[in-house]
Amino acid sequence: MVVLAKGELEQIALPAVQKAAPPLADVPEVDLAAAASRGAEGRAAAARAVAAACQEHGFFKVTGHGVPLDLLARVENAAAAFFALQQRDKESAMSAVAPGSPFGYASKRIGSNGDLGWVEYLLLGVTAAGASTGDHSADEPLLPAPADEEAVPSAWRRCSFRDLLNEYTVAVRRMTCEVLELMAEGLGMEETDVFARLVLEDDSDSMLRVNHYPPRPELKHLQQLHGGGGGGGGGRVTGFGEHTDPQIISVLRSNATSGLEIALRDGTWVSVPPDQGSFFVNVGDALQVLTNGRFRSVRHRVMVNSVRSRVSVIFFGGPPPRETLAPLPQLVGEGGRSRYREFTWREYKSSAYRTKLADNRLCHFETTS
Ligand SMILES: O=C(O)CCC(=O)C(=O)O
Ligand SMILES: [Fe+2]
Repeated sequence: MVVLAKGELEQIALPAVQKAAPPLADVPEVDLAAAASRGAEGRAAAARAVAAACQEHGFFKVTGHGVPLDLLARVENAAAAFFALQQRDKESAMSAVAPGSPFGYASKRIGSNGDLGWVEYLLLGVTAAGASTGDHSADEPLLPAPADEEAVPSAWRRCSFRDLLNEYTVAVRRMTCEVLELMAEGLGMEETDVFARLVLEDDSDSMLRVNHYPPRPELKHLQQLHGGGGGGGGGRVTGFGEHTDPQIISVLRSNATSGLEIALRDGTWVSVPPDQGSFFVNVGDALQVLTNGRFRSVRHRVMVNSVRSRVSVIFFGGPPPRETLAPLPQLVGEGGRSRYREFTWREYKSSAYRTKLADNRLCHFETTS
């Protein structure tokens, strides 16, 4: 359960003027299996479609991805079982995480600068071996059994969430790299692994986030706060406030509950119809830089507008901290303008650490002339 203290609910509710859900998005789709089965021409067409989607929206859907559907269902069930545990068990399951670490279990606090959402989540670092809190050796259980065995649902007792998330991460990272190769091909890059290799390094800064958005809270108080009209039936509550993802790429899978919304180029919001058999891909800030702004990192948010819980799992593919990022010369072109100065991923992260969720983090790295 996400529990809100007095005053916090007001921070996650949108004003009554924004109470209507936006129209449905027409999300571009890329079928990886079809691309693979149709020879060089099929692959080139898929690469063009990926690049077009990244330029226009920074967002698209992947079907024919090859990640077994039963693995997706098992991860979803295990996540639901974890979030159904008692609060103290969820917290103690991650108690080995070092204080101040961004990893582990958290409820409603997103980042360390006061952002709140109607969400609870697990954030795990991804090493070459799979998903971990970054504080355990590979042999130690990532999520030890809660102290009170009686309180643990049987589904949770039977499976090892850690092993499952590792299996999931390995499969999704593989598919992510296929997508990154298509992106490079779509941009006409000779080195088609120019993006994928950054995510495959031993010290790549990748992460896995498992989000749980319980059904929205009672909105009686908000009706008064925002001048009425919202009410218990129609008000909108933020699960995850608007932002762009910092890394190169994010690959998201959710259950069948809606909530994800993306901003189009003109700033209007559209709602993404959920599809539990597919993955959604976001272009991240780092890829916007590498492509000199040809691909755009998509602004997105999650609204808790359903009576059902939403569970999502997101793989964030990031470069190693030491990696220097700058627009690729082939994409700047001779005599062209580089829109971003060179910086390391470590530098970007420490700058981003001081920002609020909705801030534009890339403006600090833009060139002026
Ligand atoms: O949970 C979702 O559907 C999206 C969450 C998100 O944007 C994030 O974790 O960065
Ligand atoms: Fe995100």
